[in-house]
Amino acid sequence: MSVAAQRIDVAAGVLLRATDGAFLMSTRPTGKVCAGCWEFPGGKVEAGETVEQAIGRELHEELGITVQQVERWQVTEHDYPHARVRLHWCKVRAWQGDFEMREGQAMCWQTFPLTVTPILPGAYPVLQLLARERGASFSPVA
Ligand SMILES: Nc1nc2c([nH]c(=O)n2[C@@H]2O[C@H](COP(=O)(O)OP(=O)(O)OP(=O)(O)O)[C@@H](O)[C@H]2O)c(=O)[nH]1
Repeated sequence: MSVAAQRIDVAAGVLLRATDGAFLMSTRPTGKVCAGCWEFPGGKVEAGETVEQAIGRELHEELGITVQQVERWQVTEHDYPHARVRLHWCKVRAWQGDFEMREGQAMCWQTFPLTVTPILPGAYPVLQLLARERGASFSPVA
């Protein structure tokens, strides 16, 4: 298999706010592919790391929080021109600490219908699942 064809494992966290079930989305920082697009916080799983460890590390690096509970949820795949990713989605319901946008990103708590755009296409399937769980719908804007 060529390097270009290899899938990159990514851990992404769906932080759920206890009070109203809103979920956190953040923008991709300047300098990354698709900068400014809204996504779920997370990043690549490093060699030797579990998905749970990767979520803990990424959410601490990006948002400054300490994750206390991680629930593996779904696995989806997406092909971009620059990368083929396998996304390991986890629900995160408990964390400690105040949010600090350590990479200069923006963050926003969301419910359906979403108010943020554009959204990273790799997040569409999980937004559709999340919407279905809540009896709502999510349709990506073409
Ligand atoms: N964090 C995150 N990544 C996503 C989502 N959806 C999606 O397709 N991806 C893809 O997953 C990959 C994540 O890589 P990344 O560049 O953010 O990871 P990282 O923070 O470890 O980056 P770096 O080590 O290159 O700085 C990107 O190709 C991104 O396009 C999502 O909702 N959240």
